[in-house]
Amino acid sequence: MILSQHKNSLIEFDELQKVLSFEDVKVIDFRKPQHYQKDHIPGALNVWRSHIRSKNFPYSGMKASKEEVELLFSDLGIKNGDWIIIYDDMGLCDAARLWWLLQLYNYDKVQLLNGSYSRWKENYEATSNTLPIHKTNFKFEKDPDYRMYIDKEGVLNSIGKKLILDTRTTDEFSGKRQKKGAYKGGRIPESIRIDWAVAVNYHGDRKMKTIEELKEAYKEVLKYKEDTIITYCQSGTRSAHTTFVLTQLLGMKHVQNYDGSWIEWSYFNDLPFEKDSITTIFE
Ligand SMILES: O=S(=O)([O-])[S-]
Repeated sequence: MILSQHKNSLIEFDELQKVLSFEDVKVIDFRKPQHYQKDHIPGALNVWRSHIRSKNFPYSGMKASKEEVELLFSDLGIKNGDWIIIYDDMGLCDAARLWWLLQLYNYDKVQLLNGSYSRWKENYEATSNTLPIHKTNFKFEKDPDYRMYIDKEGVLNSIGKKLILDTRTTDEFSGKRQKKGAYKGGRIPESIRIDWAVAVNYHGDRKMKTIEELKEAYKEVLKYKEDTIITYCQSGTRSAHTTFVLTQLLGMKHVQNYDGSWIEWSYFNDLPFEKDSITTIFE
């Protein structure tokens, strides 16, 4: 596999083009099924948020179990040892959630495609055809590695002791905006905020910014480079993106993404929270 300038966690369009037809390369289109059906990168398989969410909680957004992901991959015909390349059209925000999940299940043959699907389509082939799928019996072979994971008890014990990084918008952070799925507006006490999208040329090609730009954007966080820091958002997707950026591109070793994030936190009335805004906008 050819490696990109951003190290091996990202792959560039031209690199993907060269390996697209390789038997052991599985490309995953992480967009809504209706968008995938319209067109996608040739040979790509479709996975969407709902496919990697647990149904065992009264609130939404929790990660799927190892067994659920094994079943999903088996149904998609993915074999253990396949090289997985994930793309989306959201600056890799959605794709990063699957990347993060695969880190927990200790599957390291995974890369994100650097750039948006829209930009791919302008320059490379896209198709609405799908290839026949031959189901497999996919199993993760290594023991799970939960270094990039934290649950609500872990977050509660970390307030005031570790840096907690909220990756949502200003209005979500202040509690003014309550997104669908959350039970109230607000934030985890003593958290700081850096919007996940600062890492991406969001209004351009949606590629990751350069390492120098990333260092500048995350300079407050990089002061804690040797410490464990926690990321969260609404349901652990935008914060999975920030976890990717901090660990894979900026070399931080101890970053934990809060799986349940604000949806789970806001569900429990006994968990502390902060809110600045009196007005609430529901969305
Ligand atoms: O819903 S999200 O904040 O995880 S993108």
